Amino acid sequence: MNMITARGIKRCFTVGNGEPFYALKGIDLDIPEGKLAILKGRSGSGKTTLLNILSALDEATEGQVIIEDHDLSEMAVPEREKLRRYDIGFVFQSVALIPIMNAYENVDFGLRLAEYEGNRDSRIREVLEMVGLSSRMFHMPNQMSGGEQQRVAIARAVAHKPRVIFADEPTGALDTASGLNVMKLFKDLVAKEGITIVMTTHDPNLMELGDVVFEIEDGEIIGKA
Ligand SMILES: Nc1ncnc2c1ncn2[C@@H]1O[C@H](COP(=O)(O)OP(=O)(O)OP(=O)(O)O)[C@@H](O)[C@H]1O
Repeated sequence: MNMITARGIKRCFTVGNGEPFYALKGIDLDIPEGKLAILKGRSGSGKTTLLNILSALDEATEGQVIIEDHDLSEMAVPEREKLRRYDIGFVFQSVALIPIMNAYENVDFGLRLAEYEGNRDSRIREVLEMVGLSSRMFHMPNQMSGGEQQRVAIARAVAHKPRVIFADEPTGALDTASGLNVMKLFKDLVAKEGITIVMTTHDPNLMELGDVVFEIEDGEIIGKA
C-alpha cells in the first residue's frame, strides 16, 4: 500500500520581476508504506518545496497529494492541521530543540502538543532509549553534540507515533559519522515502528540507504531507484 501518492504536482512562485517561476513542474510519485524514501537532488532542484507540499505545510498550485486515504486538497484547514499534528512528525536540518528544556522535557513537550493519550513518562524513556540517549535524558541541548541534539529531535518526532516522518536535510548540519548514525536510526524506526520516512538530502553517500530514491532536477523527477 502507498502511504503517499502525488500526481501532477506543480508549485508556482511569483519572483521579483512578477514573472511566474515553477519550482515543481509536474511531479508524480508513490511512496510505499513502511519504507525509507529519499528525495535527492542538487541545491535549488525543488526538494524542500516538494517535501513541504507532501507534508501539508504548503499547498500545490496544481495537482493532488493523498496521504493514506486523505486527499489534502479536499481537507479543510483545521483537518489538515490535525493530520499534521497527530499523524506526521517533522525533523529539520537546524535542530529545533527548546534550549531551556532538557532532552526529556523536549520530548514531553512534543507529546503534549500532539495530545498523546498513553503514558508519557514511559514513552519518553522508550524513545530516548531507542535513539541511544538514555544516559543523556536530563542533559540540556547545549550540553549535547549536534548529532545528539538531532537524535533528541528524532525522538520527539516519533514519540507520538505518527504514521509518517518528513525530514528536510536531517543530516545536513552533521559530520559524516553522526549523519550515518541518523540514517541508521531512521532505518531502525522503519523496521521496528513501521513508520514511513520521507527525507531530502544532497549527500550522495546516503542515497543507497533509502528503500526508494527519487532524483529531482529542476522541479522534475528524473530518476527512481
Ligand atoms: N518562496 C519562494 N519564492 C520564490 N522562489 C522560491 C521560493 N521557495 C523556493 N523557491 C525556488 O524554488 C526552487 C526550489 O527550491 P527548494 O528550496 O525547493 O530547493 P532544494 O532542492 O530544497 O534546495 P536546497 O538543497 O538548497 O535546500 C529554487 O530555485 C528556489 O529559489
